[in-house]
Amino acid sequence: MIKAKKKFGQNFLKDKHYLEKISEAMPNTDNLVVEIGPGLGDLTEKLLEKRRVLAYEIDKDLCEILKEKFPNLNLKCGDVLEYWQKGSLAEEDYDLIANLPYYVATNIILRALRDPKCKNILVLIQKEVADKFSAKLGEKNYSSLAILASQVADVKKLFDIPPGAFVPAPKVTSSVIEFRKFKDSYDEEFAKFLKIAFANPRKTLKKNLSAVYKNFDPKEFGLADTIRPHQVDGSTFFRLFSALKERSEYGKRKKRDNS
Ligand SMILES: C[S@@+](CC[C@H](N)C(=O)[O-])C[C@H]1O[C@@H](n2cnc3c(N)ncnc32)[C@H](O)[C@@H]1O
Repeated sequence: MIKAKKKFGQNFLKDKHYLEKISEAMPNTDNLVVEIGPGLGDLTEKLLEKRRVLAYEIDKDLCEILKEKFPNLNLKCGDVLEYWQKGSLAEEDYDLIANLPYYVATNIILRALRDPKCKNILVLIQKEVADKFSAKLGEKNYSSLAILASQVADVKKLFDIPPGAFVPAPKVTSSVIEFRKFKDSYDEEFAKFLKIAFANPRKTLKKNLSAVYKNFDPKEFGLADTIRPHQVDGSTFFRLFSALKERSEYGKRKKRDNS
């Protein structure tokens, strides 16, 4: 048995019951499946029963095992984030289905949410991160991640998976979460704006946004001075973003015209 490499976030899902549950939860499309991190290929085998698969694996030792196990698998050996720098992960529409390495899971999901070729995402991630992505307005986990995801997808946490289902067992519980995209991509400037708004979630929205937008006054937008970022819904955030962006562009134009 190959030794799992911690640096690549390797926790192999071996429990047949959960592998079957993930297979049953696959989106009902004919799209190509992109799997990130096929590992030893247990999930890959289930995916290949139903769909065409394109897989990305960073670990060269695992790539050799996978080539032998699935001679016809379309496998790219390397860091998926480097492939993404060159463009979309596939030339056609695809659904991303994977047991993601935890150290880079959030990054991968955000990347997939803004990849126009990616149509649906079904992934196994750390429960704590799944809770952040699927949180609703007012909940304590409600975060910039939940707002950003809800701009482009219907997000639903499906079920939890206990540590004992993996080899080696991770320290934390995992969850399967799905994102059904209704929009191709999100605005990266809006993502940056949300980061500023949630920079310190315990502080007020006014305090956070004033760090960048000097004269920001929540009352101008019908919001109380004391409101905190997790109490503001996605469409209000988008309204704030558009207005403050317009204002700062107007300011820049005026400065240019006067110089
Ligand atoms: C949590 S394991 C999942 C393995 C397998 N799919 C399973 O369910 O048992 C994560 C996999 O992602 C691979 N991986 C980690 N970082 C990666 C990256 N940046 N690009 C591609 N694959 C990566 C690891 O080598 C590992 O095979």
